[in-house]
Amino acid sequence: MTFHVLISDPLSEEGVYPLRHADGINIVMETNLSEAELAERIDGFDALLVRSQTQVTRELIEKASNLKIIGRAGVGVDNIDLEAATEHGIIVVNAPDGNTNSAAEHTMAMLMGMARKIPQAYNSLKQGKWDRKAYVGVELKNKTLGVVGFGRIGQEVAARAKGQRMNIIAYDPFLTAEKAEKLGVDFGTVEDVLKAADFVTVHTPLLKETKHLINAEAFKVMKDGVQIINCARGGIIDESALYDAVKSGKVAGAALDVFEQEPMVDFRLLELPEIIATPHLGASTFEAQESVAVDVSQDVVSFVKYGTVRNSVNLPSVPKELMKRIEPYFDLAERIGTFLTDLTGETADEVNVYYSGELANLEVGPLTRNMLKGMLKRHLGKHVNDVNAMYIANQKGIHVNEHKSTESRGFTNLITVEVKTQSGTRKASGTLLNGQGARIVKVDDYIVDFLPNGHLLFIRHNDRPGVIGRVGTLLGAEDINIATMQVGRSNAGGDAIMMLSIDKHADPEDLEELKKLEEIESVTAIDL
Ligand SMILES: NC(=O)C1=CN([C@@H]2O[C@H](COP(=O)(O)OP(=O)(O)OC[C@H]3O[C@@H](n4cnc5c(N)ncnc54)[C@H](O)[C@@H]3O)[C@@H](O)[C@H]2O)C=CC1
Ligand SMILES: O=C(O)C(=O)COP(=O)(O)O
Repeated sequence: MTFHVLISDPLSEEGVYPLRHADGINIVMETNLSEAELAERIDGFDALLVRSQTQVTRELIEKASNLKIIGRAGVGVDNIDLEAATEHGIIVVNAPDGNTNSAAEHTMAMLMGMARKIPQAYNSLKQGKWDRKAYVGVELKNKTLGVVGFGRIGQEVAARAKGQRMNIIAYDPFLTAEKAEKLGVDFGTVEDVLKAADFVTVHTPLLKETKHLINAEAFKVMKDGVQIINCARGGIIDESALYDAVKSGKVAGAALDVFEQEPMVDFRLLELPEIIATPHLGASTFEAQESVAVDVSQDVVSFVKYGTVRNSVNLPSVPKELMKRIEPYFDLAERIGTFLTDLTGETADEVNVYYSGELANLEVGPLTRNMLKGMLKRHLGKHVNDVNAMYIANQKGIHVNEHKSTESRGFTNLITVEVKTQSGTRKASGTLLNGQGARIVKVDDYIVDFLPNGHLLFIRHNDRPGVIGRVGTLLGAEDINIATMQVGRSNAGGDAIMMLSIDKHADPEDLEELKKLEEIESVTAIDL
């Protein structure tokens, strides 16, 4: 089957080489579509590759019934509705470090251009004026650069600014005293940074928390004559507060690569001679563009071939080594989930997943997601996958807890899932038997041993002589052949279970007579 990829923003041709050369992938590059045209086009595509321009909205995602993966050839994913993508089981990948260097270099270019008024001087010169007095700048040496957001780009900028003999003070929620010391920077709160800085540069993503992080209040805290740079995202700086702060003389200069609205429609900021700007060029180098396009292309190819990706934004990436160890359990976990859903016939309020043995030493989140996928797909169909299983469970108010114990309980590895529903608690345990594949080895408190696949019947009954024969006869009368049968009981003559694997699906009417037997308490058909 062909996997259809739509590229809706300009991507480096060299960068999409891995996609062009993969089997079974069809690429359509249409980079001039309006929002409405893209919404018309999107259905039928399996993947969408974008940069910052395409707005991947909830409305678009809802129209994309085949979409499985969105690739962002760059870092910021604020143009993608991540919640909608996750809800629809669409994996979102980005290229987290392919443009770090270019963005950092662009920030330095803006810092130096601003400090020495290079764009303004060039403009004046172009107009035939030789004006040396109007363009006196300031040195960077011994000045303090305040870096808000000390991730990949913020740190690269700091390293370069140190080369200019600047002092650095940074703020990032993940920056510790130890790390700051190692990197040779001071650190403090946002306020400390804003107070101390002669130049402020922001390098956070655009999030609810960072929207208008630099606002009128923040400008008040800054030194008079401060200069400010935004090569991260439009909206981190409140543009209207910036306009006022420049107008009032509080801010002596600003260098902007990104804007609240892109492409820019309101050019008011650029009427102020203190402000220099570029049209979102931070990542626009040949090197960065090739690198980010290669990264997302490789992830799409890997997704098509192996169902795994490296740089997911909405699904925790699983390291290769870990994947090798837990992947054999994916199917078992999913089957236990489906088994329990059929067995209870109800939605769970709470799910407890117990990992024991060797699994207890590993990151088991991917297994829990597969188990939930199995559990939820009965009612929600195939749109439940690893990406959205946990999200959907949370949305439905199902509390999911993981527990680990290295105690092996007689098995090298054991996954026990316990579901709490309105009518009680049920559980099932499964393992992988060396060389023999998956087995369910316990249902509720009964020891069993059956393959979790095909058509099964789970019967609760009272342990009486002849009941097994009567069950066999009644199923035979419905032309249902029993392939295997397991019986378990609490004590002689007490509660008991039968676990049957049968050769075909049993319809409810096939089981009516069986349910009427005096010894039978319940019969549940399960299809795995
Ligand atoms: N102009 C351009 O063309 C480019 C712009 N960017 C922008 O730069 C941003 C940063 O990129 P990277 O450094 O690669 O990302 P990163 O994820 O490595 O760093 C972002 C840092 O911001 C910090 N942060 C989050 N909330 C914060 C807050 N409230 N206050 C202070 N720090 C906070 C995070 O802890 C993280 O360390 C991207 O999200 C993107 O929007 C990235 C590449 C090119
Ligand atoms: O990577 C990022 O976050 C960027 O802002 C780069 O944007 P672009 O791909 O050049 O539209």
